[in-house]
Amino acid sequence: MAGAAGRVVRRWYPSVLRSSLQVPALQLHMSKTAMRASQKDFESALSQVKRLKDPGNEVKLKLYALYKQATEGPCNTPKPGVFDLINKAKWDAWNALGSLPKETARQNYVDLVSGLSSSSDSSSQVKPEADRKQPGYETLVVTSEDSITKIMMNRPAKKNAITIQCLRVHKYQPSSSFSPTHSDVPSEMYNEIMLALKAASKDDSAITVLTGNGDYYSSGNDLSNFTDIPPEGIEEKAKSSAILLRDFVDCFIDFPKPLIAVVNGPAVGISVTILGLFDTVYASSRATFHTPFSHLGQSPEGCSSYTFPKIMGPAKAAEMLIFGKKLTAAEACAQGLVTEVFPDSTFQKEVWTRLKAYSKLPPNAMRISKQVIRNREKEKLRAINAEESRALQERWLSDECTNAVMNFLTRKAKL
Ligand SMILES: CCCCCC/C=C/C(=O)SCCNC(=O)CCNC(=O)[C@H](O)C(C)(C)COP(=O)(O)OP(=O)(O)OC[C@H]1O[C@@H](n2cnc3c(N)ncnc32)[C@H](O)[C@@H]1OP(=O)(O)O
Repeated sequence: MAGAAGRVVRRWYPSVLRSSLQVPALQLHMSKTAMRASQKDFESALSQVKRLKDPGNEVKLKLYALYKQATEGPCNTPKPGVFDLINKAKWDAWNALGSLPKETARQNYVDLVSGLSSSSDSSSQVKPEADRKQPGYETLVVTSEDSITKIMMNRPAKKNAITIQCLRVHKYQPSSSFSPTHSDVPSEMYNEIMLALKAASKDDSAITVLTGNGDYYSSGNDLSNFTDIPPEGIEEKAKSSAILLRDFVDCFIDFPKPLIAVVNGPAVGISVTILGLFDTVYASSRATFHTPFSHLGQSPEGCSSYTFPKIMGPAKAAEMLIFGKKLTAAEACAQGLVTEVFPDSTFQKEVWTRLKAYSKLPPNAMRISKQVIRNREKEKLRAINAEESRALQERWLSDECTNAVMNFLTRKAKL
């Protein structure tokens, strides 16, 4: 360990600094499991740091201070004299960490190195997406890397509109152990998202992300879903769509790991309403949030009739859900629907740096925290989901809805 730290410093610091960085092996005071995980991350950060470009003196001092705090605890050496400038700067940085616990310092060190790695030359180490892509999905690109499973809606030419499974044989069964393979997966997006969530809930990733490919996050329900009427008639179509909708939203209610929406562009309809079931929502400054249900002769879904008033208050929720007011990313953030907005030019870089750091947190602790936050609402959310789905089943049979959809499909109307 001391050698690793020494090598880091040799690249950056003049010889006068080296001696003070030859530190003893880690002394950790945590449970065995946590200790193993954390020490491994820390050791990998120590070797990663050697490959970094010079990050500048300020960052080097931060790394030094966190390293000392993580390995020795609070600053315990006499303050260097005023003319010993370098050692005084180092002492000041370490001393400024006060009584920060060793394990927090270790985690901060790992986070800092992770942020530096991805913002320096990490692009050369990233495998092309095609190599990491999980097979079996036609409307999604699903990848797993860095303990993050990313589910990307992939119909950019159709603004990632979400299609229904209609003619295929296989259908998602909430209680089945069905998992996707190349040959038997249905191609439509509602089902594929459910399958991808189900697989992500069981894989070894720590967090799961939903995002969109192209300029849109998603334009919501694909309105051509309404044109595929089975021989049994339109009532049967409305009924099976309501069941599909309820199953789809239940998957989000029940998802056991931290679920993050990376909203890369405008979001419409159901892609907005389910955001209330996510744990974190990051938005590009270009994103907008639009729920034009009345315009479409429809009513809210995705548990938004409950989550939106809770998140933003009934008055703001009514403006969105009844009157279809479109929010900018900044407005959605101010109203609590969005966690944080990033400038579009740096959106991907900033968000993924943040998520990579979060994905290194202990996964079981994150799961339990989510359970504690969400579990007591689950039954209520399921009941609300069922009620919203029933209301929509009727709406889909109304003239108001039929006319609105026909107007879009015959190019007479657009949002
Ligand atoms: C199991 C069923 C559950 C249902 C749950 C209930 C869900 C409700 C909702 O989600 S309501 C929201 C429905 N969405 C919309 O009403 C959006 C409709 N689309 C638009 O108004 C516009 O396309 C736009 C504003 C999103 C983008 O406009 P623009 O930038 O001018 O692009 P284009 O219109 O040219 O779009 C390109 C291409 O994509 C097709 N497309 C876009 N969105 C949808 C959609 N939601 N459904 C079907 N197709 C869509 C559009 O037709 C164009 O296709 P083309 O190139 O002409 O083939």
